[in-house]
Amino acid sequence: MNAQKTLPSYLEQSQQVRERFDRMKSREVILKVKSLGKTFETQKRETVALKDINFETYRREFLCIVGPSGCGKSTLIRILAGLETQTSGEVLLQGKPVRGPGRDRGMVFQGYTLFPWLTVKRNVMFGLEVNNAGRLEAETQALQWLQLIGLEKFADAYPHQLSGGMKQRVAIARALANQPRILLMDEPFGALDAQTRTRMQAHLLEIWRKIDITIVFITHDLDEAIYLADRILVLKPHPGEVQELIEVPVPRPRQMDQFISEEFLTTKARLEELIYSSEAHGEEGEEPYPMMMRLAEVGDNVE
Ligand SMILES: Nc1ncnc2c1ncn2[C@@H]1O[C@H](COP(=O)(O)OP(=O)(O)OP(=O)(O)O)[C@@H](O)[C@H]1O
Repeated sequence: MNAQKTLPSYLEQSQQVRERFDRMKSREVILKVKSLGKTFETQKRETVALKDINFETYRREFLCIVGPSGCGKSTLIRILAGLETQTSGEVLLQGKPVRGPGRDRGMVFQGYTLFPWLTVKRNVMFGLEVNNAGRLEAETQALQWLQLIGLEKFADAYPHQLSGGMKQRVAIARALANQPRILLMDEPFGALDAQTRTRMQAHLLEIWRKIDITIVFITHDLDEAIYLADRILVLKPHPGEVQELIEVPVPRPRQMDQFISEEFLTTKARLEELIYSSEAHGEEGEEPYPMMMRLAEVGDNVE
């Protein structure tokens, strides 16, 4: 007897989930990516990092981007941030073409990007002051953001006195302080230990629920993507193209015990199918893995 139960399709949605998506899609489109392409030319070769990427995100949507190494995730988010220019196509933020960095987009990267010589409060104030807020106003606002992320007690601490998770919370507060329309996050929890990472995911969902922000979040971690996202954009490499835009059928509010729910597992199975089939082709230009010579004695086996 086959004890394995067949999972429902990841395309099946409960009425509650369907209604949430209908509500989400009735909101304004914040970000529109149209026929986006990026080719890197080096002396050695030409790499098509992104080819004909099309998608849009709605106000207050949480969009995750996943895909195997080299599929162009970082290139895409850097173009959205205005840190890189595309070769073709365009990015529209509330209808206006993105031509460079702007305060309408906040960024949080994997590496800790706080200024080590400034206190936590001054780190959050920094962007506000650059954007012409007076010192007193910047301080008041910075303290409010620190309160939102639960670190007001650490306002006068320096980054080296904080744990990795706390540093990323401050980075999030700093990115949000300028009240961007969209928060761009590139593997922000990638350097954290598993337990801190889990707590940060729940914390980010809390923040997202409380404020008017649209989030685009890159991750390698499929559980993280399903737990966080409304929709997941799956890319494939060589060239970087959209494979599928998946509507996550797991209801909100999300909880950790949903990791073993049927909706979660069926979505994960689909993501694995998409990612591992495109990953099987390997990194372009990567050296093949060798057949290894045996150096241990014959019969001295570890398995
Ligand atoms: N500055 C650059 N010059 C030349 N090629 C580049 C440059 N940046 C990225 N690439 C190439 O573009 C492709 C996409 O790279 P990108 O870093 O965006 O992928 P990724 O999906 O973020 O990868 P990972 O998950 O490993 O971080 C890769 O083949 C990479 O080698």
